[in-house]
Amino acid sequence: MQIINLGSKEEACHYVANELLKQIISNKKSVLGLATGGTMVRVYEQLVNLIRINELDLNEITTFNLDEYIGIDYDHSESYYTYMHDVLFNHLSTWNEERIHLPNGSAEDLQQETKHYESLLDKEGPIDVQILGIGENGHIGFNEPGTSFESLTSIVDLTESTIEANSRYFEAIEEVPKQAISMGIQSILKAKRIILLAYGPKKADAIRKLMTGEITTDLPASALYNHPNVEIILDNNAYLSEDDE
Ligand SMILES: O=P(O)(O)OC[C@H]1O[C@](O)(CO)[C@@H](O)[C@@H]1O
Repeated sequence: MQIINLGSKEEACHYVANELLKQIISNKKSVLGLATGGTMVRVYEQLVNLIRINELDLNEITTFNLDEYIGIDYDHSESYYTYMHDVLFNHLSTWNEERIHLPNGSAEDLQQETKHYESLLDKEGPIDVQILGIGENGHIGFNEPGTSFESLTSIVDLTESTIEANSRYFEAIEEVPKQAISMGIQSILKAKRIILLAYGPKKADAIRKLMTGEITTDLPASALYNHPNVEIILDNNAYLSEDDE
């Protein structure tokens, strides 16, 4: 695992956007693993600009998103389907909607949907580059502390801390969904390359725990130590050196 502090949020986001760009340029049939959350908004803004400047055709690119809420419709303003279309897909005309995949949190048979999503990942994958944010409690995707490192795509219960963190996007905390479908930790680790991005002081605690090197299900992101090709991209606020404490 490489831990890289790029100083500022802008530089850190640019690094991630540029690595996605390089992947797309190197293989026009790339499979990208995408994430949502506040962290990724600036990455996608930069990626849209880079793709426009390079006039890239995305028609053969496949994408898989990590997760989707259960309990709100796919076109709800705060669904991850809406997020991805608002911040990335709707800004570029050449995406092939058939190659864009998010779990369907409104499926009638949610168990079946988890199996379907995992089998699609196996069929279309492996993911070339998977980008990840990190929850304040160390979650990756919506795999909360305690999740088995063997987990595949499944229905997950969100913790109080995640519901609280995500309530900033909803009118009231009661409206925040309490469950989601998430790619599992094992599903994430199937990717060829993983880039985790964290910036801002709220992520410093999770990053500090990650940097101890202890591999524990209490910190889902520590499962990344079991993968051979992981970069952790940080800004100064998320990377607190011992002198700062
Ligand atoms: O970027 P945020 O909003 O802090 O969220 C952290 C992570 O938690 C999630 O919301 C759950 O998957 C991710 O989308 C995100 O990477």
